[in-house]
Amino acid sequence: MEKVAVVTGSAEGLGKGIAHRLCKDGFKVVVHDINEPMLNQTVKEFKEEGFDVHGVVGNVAKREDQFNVVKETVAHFGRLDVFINNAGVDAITPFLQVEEEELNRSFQINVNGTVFGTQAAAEQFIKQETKGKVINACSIAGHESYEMLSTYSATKHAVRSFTHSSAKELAKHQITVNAYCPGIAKTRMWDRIDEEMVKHSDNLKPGEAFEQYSSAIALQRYQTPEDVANLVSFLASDDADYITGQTILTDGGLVYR
Ligand SMILES: NC(=O)c1ccc[n+]([C@@H]2O[C@H](COP(=O)([O-])OP(=O)(O)OC[C@H]3O[C@@H](n4cnc5c(N)ncnc54)[C@H](O)[C@@H]3O)[C@@H](O)[C@H]2O)c1
Repeated sequence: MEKVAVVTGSAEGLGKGIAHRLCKDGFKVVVHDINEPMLNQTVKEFKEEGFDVHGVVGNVAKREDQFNVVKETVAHFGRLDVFINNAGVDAITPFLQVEEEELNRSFQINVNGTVFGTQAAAEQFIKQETKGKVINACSIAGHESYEMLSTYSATKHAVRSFTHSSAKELAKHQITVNAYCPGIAKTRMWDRIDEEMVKHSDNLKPGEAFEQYSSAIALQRYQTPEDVANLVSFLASDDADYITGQTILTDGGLVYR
């Protein structure tokens, strides 16, 4: 039987890479995003490659949208096996200038979204009476706290904590919860981080913040969506059945835990 996965925020970036890899692994995949035109484009591309995918628009910050993506997945593919809480947003601001709006938006998407997604997926796994896997997007910023990224780092620390506690509570249902913690991947998220860091710096030129961060990577290259997808593919597979509550770094040698 083919397994079914949902990847939130998968119209582009790391989520798209993860969704593509899971399709290649033989999953039926629900591609999900808040950006409808980009979502439609990605679904079209994947279908042209012959993959069995279905697009669902949604905002992870809304609890009803997260339950809806699970409902639509089951209506379309008949079941759910893996739910990937990938969607997330960055925030780059000097600490003294962090405002309520940034805190609320970042926590609503990165943290509340992960909680609601996990609840919706777990409810379905329990109803199905099957094992299930929840896989969260954490970050090196869930292990270290970075300058200019205080809000973002706080949200990813919260994701790490929810990964631990939900894993403990859901284990009795044979539901595992793990997280992938990427380092410096060249997606549109890092384009924005670089732009904002340069804006707030006296001596950085465009591209230099990204270069500075990347130059610390032991393996001497920045990360690709494929690097991240390699780990997620494993975490989504039966080979990871005995792993739960882990937040695994995939960063080329940057943060050591
Ligand atoms: N790029 C990196 O270096 C890096 C490093 C560590 C962790 N991460 C994490 O990986 C995940 C993916 O990052 P990325 O670099 O691909 O980001 P990205 O900005 O390139 O892509 C994010 C995708 O999520 C979608 N999205 C945003 N808000 C949403 C919402 N409220 N509901 C549904 N979809 C939404 C966007 O439309 C976009 O398609 C994020 O959780 C991010 O924090 C990224």
